[in-house]
Amino acid sequence: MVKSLGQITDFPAEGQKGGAPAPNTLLVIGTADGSMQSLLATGASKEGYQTLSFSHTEQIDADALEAASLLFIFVSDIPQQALLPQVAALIDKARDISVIPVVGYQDQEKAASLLELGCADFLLSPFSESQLRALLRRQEQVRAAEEGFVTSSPVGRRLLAMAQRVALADAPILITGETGTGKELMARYIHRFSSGEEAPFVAVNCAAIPEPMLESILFGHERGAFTGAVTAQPGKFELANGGTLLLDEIGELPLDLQAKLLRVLQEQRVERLGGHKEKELNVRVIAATNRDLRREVAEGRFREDLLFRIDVLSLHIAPLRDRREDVIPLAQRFIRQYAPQEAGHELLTESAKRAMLLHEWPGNVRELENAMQRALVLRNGLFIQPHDLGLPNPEPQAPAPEPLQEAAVEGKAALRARGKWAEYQYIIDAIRRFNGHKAKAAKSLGITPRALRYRLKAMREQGIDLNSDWLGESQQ
Ligand SMILES: Nc1ncnc2c1ncn2[C@@H]1O[C@H](COP(=O)(O)OP(=O)(O)OP(=O)(O)O)[C@@H](O)[C@H]1O
Repeated sequence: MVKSLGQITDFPAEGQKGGAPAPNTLLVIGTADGSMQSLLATGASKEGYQTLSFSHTEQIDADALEAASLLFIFVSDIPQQALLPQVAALIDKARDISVIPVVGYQDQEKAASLLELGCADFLLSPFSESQLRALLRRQEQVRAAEEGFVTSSPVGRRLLAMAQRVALADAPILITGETGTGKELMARYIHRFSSGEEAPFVAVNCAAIPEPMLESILFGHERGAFTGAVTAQPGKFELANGGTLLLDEIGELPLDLQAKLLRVLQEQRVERLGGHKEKELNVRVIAATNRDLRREVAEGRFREDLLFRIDVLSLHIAPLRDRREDVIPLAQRFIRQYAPQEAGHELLTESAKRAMLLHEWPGNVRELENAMQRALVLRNGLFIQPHDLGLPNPEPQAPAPEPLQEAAVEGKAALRARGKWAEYQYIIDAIRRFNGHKAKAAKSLGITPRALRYRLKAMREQGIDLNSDWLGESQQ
């Protein structure tokens, strides 16, 4: 609970006085001295924000939460031991809003823990108007770039935070990850974040271009450089000048071109085939691969010096099976994309969600996107059922009931051995087996009823609906 409550104050932005909160609304919670409040309101208004101030969290109404994109909380009012839980609860309440704690110099060491909780950034108090405005602009950029990249898993959030950092550095980036994990999308995200929407983004898939053409496509050619070169053509490097060049599947580049690419990267100049003039380049190069380039080097297929050159900053995108919290948000995003007319309806049935959470997704996000497109076409009626998804084993069957004692021994080992999501399914199966009787289910799983309650809470937080009829969750 925030101490020393102040009055609710309102600082409408210029040109946005009165009425419902405007989209660029900044919520401010907690007390600060008058000069700090007006500095905040003035700085924010110059960046186009309307500021709404509340003395404590409970006063924020749903309309304000709906409209706001940023929330500042002055943490100096919060007792030390309550700080992290209180901010965590706030982040949970303000799900789609970036929460930014305003931290006093004496609390600086708290900043790292606050960021770890999921705060988008922090502001050290006292701050200047230009520091505030720089932070607001940074957040604006983050939001614009994030629009395309859906993630709600901790590993995904960490990846995005890392991507924002590497985007601001001026060095080549290597993105690794299995096929369909979103490497190209991530490259676009970094591009938008570092160079902006206006600058060129050029992607070359090194595996898709026939080898004899690769050199001229990358570096360009002058007229007459080779038979068939009837006109001069700029290469992808030149086309990407001032922006970003994505070299997708860089592991497929032949060795001789790897040498030439290395030279271009080192010298930041390119010369077209058959040309005599070098052109200065200002290109951010992002390389992407689903191969293990270190192994490629060991096996003589990739130049070590080129690997060192491109692997200055690297980002690894985890496979979807290792960030299952992203599955449902991604699915919902594809539904919005492919069936915008039905936005607002929850089309996914609980059993479809379960099937999706249990699937391994070897083709990652691309496979999920295809499954959603297919389901939207094949569904009967409004809702998407497991069999619409075209997954190999859409609705795993619950195992037959087992005697309690044996099940308990096996249950504990099984809980450890299976991954988290398989564990959830195992728990659901157990509760079903005992018709919703949780004490019996816990016993069969070899855990205490309290531990089971704790796990069920975690499952609810992951979006698993445990109250529906299929679970028969009524008795204790
Ligand atoms: N986090 C995400 N949010 C929204 N869409 C995503 C996300 N990740 C991937 N996608 C979508 O999934 C599809 C595959 O992504 P992308 O082409 O970026 O993967 P990739 O890793 O480059 O694949 P490949 O290795 O096969 O080239 C695209 O349609 C992309 O928009």
